[in-house]
Amino acid sequence: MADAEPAGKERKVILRTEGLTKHYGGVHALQDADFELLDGEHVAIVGDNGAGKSTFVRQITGVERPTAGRILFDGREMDFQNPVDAREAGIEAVFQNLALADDLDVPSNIFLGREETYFNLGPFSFLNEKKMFQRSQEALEKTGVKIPNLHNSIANMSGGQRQCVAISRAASFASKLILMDEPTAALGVQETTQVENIIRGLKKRGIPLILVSHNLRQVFNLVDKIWVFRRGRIAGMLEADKTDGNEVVSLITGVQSGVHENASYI
Ligand SMILES: Nc1ncnc2c1ncn2[C@@H]1O[C@H](COP(=O)(O)OP(=O)(O)OP(=O)(O)O)[C@@H](O)[C@H]1O
Repeated sequence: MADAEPAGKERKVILRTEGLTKHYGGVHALQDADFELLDGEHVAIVGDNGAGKSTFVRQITGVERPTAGRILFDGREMDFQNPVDAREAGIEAVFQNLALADDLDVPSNIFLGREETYFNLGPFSFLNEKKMFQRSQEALEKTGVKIPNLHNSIANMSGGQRQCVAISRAASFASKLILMDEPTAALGVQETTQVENIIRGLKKRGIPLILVSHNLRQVFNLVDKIWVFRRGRIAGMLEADKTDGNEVVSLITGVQSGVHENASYI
């Protein structure tokens, strides 16, 4: 389970969705999702293939626009037109298919789309490469990531290193929320551990996280709450320290293997 919160600290709701719905033609990928995340909280979203987990993440991060429902973030209703809008609100995302530019080095990838410039002159802008290099080093240090040569192009890095760069980028810009959709699915054991350590660091820094994962061991190790999606709907929410794998699997499959006192069925 995630580290305990400081006692007596009242936490606000940072993200709430009400009736969030996404249809692709006749496919009801997400239906009436009422979800809530407290500030500083780390939660997982689990569910079978096609349960609607990634669809949910895409609506929150502005990759797509919902068919219906409301997204309330940091006290305001949001209508993200694209991921840039979500980023500007302080929301960053890490996906399994990384949006990294293979032919660029680490600083260029970390600052992709948000390059630091000395000054702009008409159509010309002058990049402040020294500042970008320094800030990239700081971002990687903050997440405990060691990349031997930041000037190497991303194409020459391992899957784990690439994922760490993507997470460092998200962690250094996310002021209010990070979403990660299967961040370790393609990684080996050591690389997975590194990513999990970065997630623990985010918890210590108080940055809330929504983690989509099929790996229940990882989920139980990292998060406070587990939200279960089933066939496009939220099937329930369980507190990680008051439940077990059997209960979670029952909710995922919809097959009740007993009475579960700890689940809040929705
Ligand atoms: N762009 C799309 N067009 C049509 N249908 C889609 C689209 N994206 C997702 N779907 C459908 O919506 C449903 C939910 O998909 P989603 O990818 O959100 O599930 P998931 O829980 O993330 O699954 P997985 O664990 O396999 O990634 C599935 O039936 C999927 O086929």
